Amino acid sequence: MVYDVILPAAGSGKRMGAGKNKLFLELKEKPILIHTLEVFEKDEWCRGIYLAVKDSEREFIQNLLKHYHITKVKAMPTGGAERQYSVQSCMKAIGNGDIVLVHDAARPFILEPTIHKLVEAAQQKGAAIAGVRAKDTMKRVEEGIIQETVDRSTLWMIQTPQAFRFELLQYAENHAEQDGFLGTDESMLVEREGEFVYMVESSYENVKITTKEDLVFGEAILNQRIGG
Ligand SMILES: Nc1ccn([C@@H]2O[C@H](COP(=O)(O)OP(=O)(O)OP(=O)(O)O)[C@@H](O)[C@H]2O)c(=O)n1
Ligand SMILES: C[C@](O)(CO)[C@H](O)COP(=O)(O)O
Repeated sequence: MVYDVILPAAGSGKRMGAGKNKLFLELKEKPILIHTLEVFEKDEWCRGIYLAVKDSEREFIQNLLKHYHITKVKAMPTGGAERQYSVQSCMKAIGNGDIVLVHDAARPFILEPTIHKLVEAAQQKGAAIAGVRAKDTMKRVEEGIIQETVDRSTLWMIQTPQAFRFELLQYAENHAEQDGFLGTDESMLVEREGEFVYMVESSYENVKITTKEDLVFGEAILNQRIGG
């Protein structure tokens, strides 16, 4: 099996509040971005990596790639003001293909078996995304007041990777662009076309490094995986 992966890396890291792109922060003395890239560099199914970057960070990232011997990056298009636009600029850079994965550069702990399950599911069914079952009691709240307790048994917390047949995602993105529709993930764009998107159960370790607490969690995951 073969796939191309899009890694949106052009965010600002506002919620991290580090004063720079959070992907350059280090876990175990290695930038978060490199931890993520290494997963795909090592995966034999991965043909090419497409990294959406800010123009002002391109040179710095190029130097990181050289330093850490990352060889599979095929293009680094300029990201957009929203994550969805960053992904779109990578789709344009790929042009055409079979299976494409979208994965937040800020999720460095994704495991290869999950990636492979997603690729196989997308190949067979068109679209598949990673997620985990909701663990807490879930309530819908408006203006600080509980409206209802939602049945947790059908709720999943959605992550990336999200895997698609290339043409399906391309069509859904173009249509969303025409309609001015902005989603928080790619699945939303495909869902609104009436297509089935399948769930692949992932791991609670596949966190998106978003706030300072996630760095502590991230170090703990790495300590457990590689010792330290
Ligand atoms: N315009 C954007 C926004 C986000 N991203 C990327 O999308 C992923 C998930 O986004 P998020 O965690 O929200 O990252 P930031 O936008 O950096 O964080 P914040 O929302 O706190 O500013 C990250 O790898 C981020 O770099 C991107 O490529 N382009
Ligand atoms: C795509 C995503 O990682 C799924 O959880 C998430 O939606 C990214 O969203 P954010 O709003 O940028 O944190």
